[in-house]
Amino acid sequence: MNQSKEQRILNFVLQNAVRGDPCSVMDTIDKYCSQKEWAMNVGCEKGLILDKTVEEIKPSVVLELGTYCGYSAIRIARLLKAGARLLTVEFNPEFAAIAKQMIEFAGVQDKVNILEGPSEEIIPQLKKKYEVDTLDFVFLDHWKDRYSPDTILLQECNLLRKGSVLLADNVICPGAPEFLKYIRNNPSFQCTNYPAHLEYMEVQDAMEKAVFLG
Ligand SMILES: Nc1ncnc2c1ncn2CCCCCNC(=O)c1cc(-c2ccc(F)cc2)cc(O)c1O
Ligand SMILES: [Mg+2]
Repeated sequence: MNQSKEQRILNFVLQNAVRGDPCSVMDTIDKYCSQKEWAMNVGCEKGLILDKTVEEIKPSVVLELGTYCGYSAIRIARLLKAGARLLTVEFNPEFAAIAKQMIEFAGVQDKVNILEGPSEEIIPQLKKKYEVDTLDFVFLDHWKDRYSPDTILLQECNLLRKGSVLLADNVICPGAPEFLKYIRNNPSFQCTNYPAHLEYMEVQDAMEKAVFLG
């Protein structure tokens, strides 16, 4: 049976990137997805906004919702200090399997834990099953209509602390209007919008940063 697009992306990385070099893996994915087949990686333009946010926070515990092929997990993990860890949640088992191989090839597997399942099931397990106290940074990149219910769930599960930072991808394209309405009208969050382009396209997108004020 013929390969999936995600398998083709992984094969291109395995054949063209440098094992153990996260930047080489990111660049190779960006090259494939800008020249051969579009895919929903955060990409290099929005990736720089993600990098700057991670470098500013220097987080110890990071949650990513929506792993896909592992591009942003590698992007985040390469910047984490010794002992810091990234928990990344992926709903689709095929994507999770691709991401596992991509993350291992990049050499950041010791910092990353891929949790398979829907975010609404995993989030309530983070404290007891995954020994999380609170989250320093959350990258939202999964179903866009899950952004606001999952932000509420994170608060209900006491996973946010004063200063926890959320960064949401795609608030313009495909769009997360309900999330923007919720977070910008909520006095517990300080929001900043970062206009950018949709990955590999000349289409307007943006990321939204929201700092939890406690
Ligand atoms: N743990 C969990 N819980 C719930 N859902 C979960 C999940 N883990 C995964 N998913 C399931 C979501 C997987 C995909 C999410 N991302 C997207 O849907 C996405 C789409 C575009 C896009 C833009 C323009 C277009 F024309 C077409 C597509 C761009 C992006 O950067 C995107 O991140
Ligand atoms: Mg995205």
